[in-house]
Amino acid sequence: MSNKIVINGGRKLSGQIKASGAKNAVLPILTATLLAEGNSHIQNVPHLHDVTTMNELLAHMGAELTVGAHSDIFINTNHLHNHTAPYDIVRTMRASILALGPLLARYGQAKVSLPGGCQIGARPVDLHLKGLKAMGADIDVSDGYIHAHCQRLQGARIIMDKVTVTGTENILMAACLARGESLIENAAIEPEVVDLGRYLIAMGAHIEGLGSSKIRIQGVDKLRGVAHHVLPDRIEIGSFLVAAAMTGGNITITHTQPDDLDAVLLKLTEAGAEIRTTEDQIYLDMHEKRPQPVDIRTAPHPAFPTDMQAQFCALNAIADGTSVITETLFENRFMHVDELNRMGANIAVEGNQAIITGVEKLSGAPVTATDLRASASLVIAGLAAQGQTEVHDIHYIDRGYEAIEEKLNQLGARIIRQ
Ligand SMILES: CC(=O)N[C@H]1[C@@H](OP(=O)(O)OP(=O)(O)OC[C@H]2O[C@@H](n3ccc(=O)[nH]c3=O)[C@H](O)[C@@H]2O)O[C@H](CO)[C@@H](O)[C@@H]1O
Ligand SMILES: C=C(OP(=O)(O)O)C(=O)O
Repeated sequence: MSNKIVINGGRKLSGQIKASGAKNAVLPILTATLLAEGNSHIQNVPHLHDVTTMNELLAHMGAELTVGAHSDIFINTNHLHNHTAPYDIVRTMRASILALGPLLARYGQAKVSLPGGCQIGARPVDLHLKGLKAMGADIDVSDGYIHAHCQRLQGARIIMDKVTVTGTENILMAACLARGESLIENAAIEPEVVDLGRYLIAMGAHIEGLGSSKIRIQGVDKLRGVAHHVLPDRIEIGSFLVAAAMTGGNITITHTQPDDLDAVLLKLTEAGAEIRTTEDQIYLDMHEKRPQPVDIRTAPHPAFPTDMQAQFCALNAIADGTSVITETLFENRFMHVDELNRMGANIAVEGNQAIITGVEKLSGAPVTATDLRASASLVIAGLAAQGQTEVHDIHYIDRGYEAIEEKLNQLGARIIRQ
């Protein structure tokens, strides 16, 4: 498979594209189908490598999947023959840990490989396990696997030590089929958690407080398969907006939920972009200006998302002045910096901060992607750079961006995969 993207940069992006469904919503929603009796129909499913991996994981357990013709999947999990998420699948996609809560809640047993560390940081799952133990699960970690058993889970009050997105999702899914009431405090309020919660409610779950840090769940005996339309991908949308801003361009993105991007849109405005929104569209015009530098501190929603940090490093790299980006969630999420510097950027990393002195222009260069958002930042930098950029190990980008070359070419970019 081709593993390199070649970009001829320096062209202003302009035009209209449609946002895809969100990776970080569709993955938990696919695991939530493990809770459902009958057929589930998931719509607005993006064509992503992670979705294929999740489908493989569900099929490995015995789920019956039919991929529809309109970005949709029909799933029936009534006849699982095993409850294992093997290492080979989990190591390529951490979201596989989301199978744990649903398997325990519906089948009383799960064997899920420990996700382990990945490039952006250690990413432990201790809080997932602590929450499930509080609900009565018997959990043993050995041979690299989480072995979990329970009779029926019991509702519990769980105060999360840290705000964790997939931790909240795992416990939320488990609590839906537990006996009695659960309360998750210091819960994550990311839009993707809310989308999962809405799906669970449609399935028959009793949940209050979605989108707040206190989620109350009354367990029910059964959940049924239903249809659900996955929410738009705010990180994909944000990435395209940054690309347009860096090239001085103007674009419209349709099928969005603009409110989910408040922190990102504010930073783009601070960088000098004109932003207009309607109920479901976002319009950005940079009026061919060079970006102003913007300081950023990543934090849980509604603050600035860590998944947009690398893209704003690229934007600040060509800004008219100096900026500081502080990464508070993941300890090793500046791997794009060395590669951006190969393109002429002037970025120094000190601890969890990147100090960025804007340069007038980046120049095309061969660079290597190290993770999903690092690869997005390099592609975006390549679009704004003078000359040709080759981004190697580009396969990471397919984890989270549907048809990225097609969408960028539609906006006037010159980008091909080789
Ligand atoms: C599939 C998915 O939705 N991935 C997103 C999810 O990842 P993910 O859910 O893995 O990230 P978390 O929200 O759990 O991580 C937040 C912080 O909590 C720590 N932590 C987390 C769990 C735990 O048991 N113990 C612990 O210490 C993590 O190391 C990190 O420092 O949220 C991240 C933060 O918005 C995003 O970057 C990822 O794109
Ligand atoms: C870190 C990310 O994803 P994951 O949690 O799936 O690795 C991301 O989407 O930027």
